[in-house]
Amino acid sequence: MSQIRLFIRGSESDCNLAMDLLADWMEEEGLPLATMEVDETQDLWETSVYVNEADVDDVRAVMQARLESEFPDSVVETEILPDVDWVSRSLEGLKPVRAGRFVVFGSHDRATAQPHELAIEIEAGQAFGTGHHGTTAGCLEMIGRLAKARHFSNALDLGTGSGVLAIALARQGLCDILATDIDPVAVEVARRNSKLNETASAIAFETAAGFHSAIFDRKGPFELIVANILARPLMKMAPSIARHLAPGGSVVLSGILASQRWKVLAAFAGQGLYHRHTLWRGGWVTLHLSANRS
Ligand SMILES: C[S@@+](CC[C@H](N)C(=O)[O-])C[C@H]1O[C@@H](n2cnc3c(N)ncnc32)[C@H](O)[C@@H]1O
Repeated sequence: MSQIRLFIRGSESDCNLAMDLLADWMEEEGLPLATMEVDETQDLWETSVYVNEADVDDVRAVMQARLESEFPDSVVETEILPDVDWVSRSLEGLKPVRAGRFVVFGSHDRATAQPHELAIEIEAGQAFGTGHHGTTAGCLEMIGRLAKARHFSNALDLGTGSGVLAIALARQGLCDILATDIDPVAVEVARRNSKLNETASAIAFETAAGFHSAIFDRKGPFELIVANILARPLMKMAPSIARHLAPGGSVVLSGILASQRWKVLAAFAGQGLYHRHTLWRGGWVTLHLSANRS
């Protein structure tokens, strides 16, 4: 069956707003959603949803309805994608990514890391997190900055995907890390990547939706919590994140569009967690929060 790309075109801010309007529904349906720049000189961007042929009409109708209030004249366009093995193809095409001291690469680029860099090899397979997305790169950079400033004795990577952030924490010397994901396939991929990077002894893995597992109380409270999920679920989980944070601990959040930054900061300020620093990458923000104001 062919894969279809449904997309709308607009400026960067239009496309970020479209992502915001579509994100929660697409996440519930498990449909990949992406925004990308088409022409820098004209500020032309596209927000795309990838869908199977059989679901095109239903998904197009939902997209149109969700976008109508802000973009009454927008047309959802269609592209039929050629039948290729997208996982292998996308991994082949990926270049190593550098974020702070980290370099993330696939097996075809093993020789790429410089002696001063912290190397992470990722075979993403079906899980999110090759380092190429602005949210992952933002988290990697923020982890590097925080680890330089203080020692963390334990950490939680909530929504671990490929395991890239948990492995980065282990590369920074942490040896008591809990990595969880709602998706059991992601947990399996993350576990494999952790073995590949020889960090398995430092990371415990668990399949869990949010904080619904006894393991969080057993392993916590955490001096550092990293969560690269979307803005809406993060805001819902703000009380649980605050409850599982050790006194004086730090929280790194991403998966947040620049336009959602204030809403997320407000939700976490309500739990006594304050903004310390923001990194901006490709329309996304990565936030560092802590219970200390300075
Ligand atoms: C954007 S990916 C981030 C992956 C990786 N941490 C990174 O930074 O590249 C978000 C991950 O969070 C997981 N996720 C989404 N909602 C979750 C929830 N409520 N509890 C735990 N994991 C969740 C998804 O399955 C996905 O693997």
